Amino acid sequence: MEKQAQNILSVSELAIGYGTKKVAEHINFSLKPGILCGVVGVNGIGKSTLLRTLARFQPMLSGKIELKGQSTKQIPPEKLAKELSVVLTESPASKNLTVEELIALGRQPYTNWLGTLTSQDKKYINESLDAFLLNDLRHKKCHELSDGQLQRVLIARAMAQDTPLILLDEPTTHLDLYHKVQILKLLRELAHYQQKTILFSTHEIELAIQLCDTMLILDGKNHPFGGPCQLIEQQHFDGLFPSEMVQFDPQTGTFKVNK
Ligand SMILES: Nc1ncnc2c1ncn2[C@@H]1O[C@H](COP(=O)(O)OP(=O)(O)OP(=O)(O)O)[C@@H](O)[C@H]1O
Repeated sequence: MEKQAQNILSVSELAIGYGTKKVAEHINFSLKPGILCGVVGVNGIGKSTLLRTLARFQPMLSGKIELKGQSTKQIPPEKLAKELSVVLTESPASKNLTVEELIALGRQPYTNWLGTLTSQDKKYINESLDAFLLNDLRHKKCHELSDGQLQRVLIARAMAQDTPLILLDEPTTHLDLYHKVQILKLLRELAHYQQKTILFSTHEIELAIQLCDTMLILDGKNHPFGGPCQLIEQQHFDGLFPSEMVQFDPQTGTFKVNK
């Protein structure tokens, strides 16, 4: 019998928010290796708050978050940096670095206090430059890059960090359709070919339906989770937006504007 892969991330009865302000509760899902998962939901529903909570940038209000079966509360920061990498919307303060230098920062959890790169570190950096089509840009300063190029660099840094779990907050914002698809396909390849577990928030619901293995819909109530086809069949996209404005077409997996 085939052995079931261990969950990389398990979230149960999670409540997120700020102090006494609860943003969302009863969030439940789990992710295995090699899975690309999109988190969708309307503006202000709590997508960034969820990612920040999972990354331990802010405390959870209640519930449980486990990485490979261990509560994240118990994982020391230096170990956490080898388990999860994070790409947030803020542009890096380190834009004065070259592409190669920024990606090398991904190796920080593994280097000594002098930051000396071993041949193993250099191998990861070169593989990340290759995978994200950045070889021609490796000596450019990050402030010279377009939004799409910079986004590729930030994801390449996460890849160089070589963690089983990668969290990204809106990795396709400000990109044109071609570059949105490019980024999502690169993430999908990273998940499928390198068995990374990747969780990202997005407003690109239609692209996420086409490219994700699983999706989490933050809807302010039950937060359905599952494969895109399953979520379509269960009509979970239908009530995402007010129906007098837009309607979901389950045949095509797209939203139609009511004129
Ligand atoms: N630092 C903060 N302190 C208090 N409330 C906050 C803070 N940051 C966000 N919020 C509130 O938490 C709620 C969820 O915000 P969040 O940014 O997580 O939503 P989102 O789904 O990522 O939104 P968007 O799609 O617009 O990026 C909102 O009501 C927001 O105003």
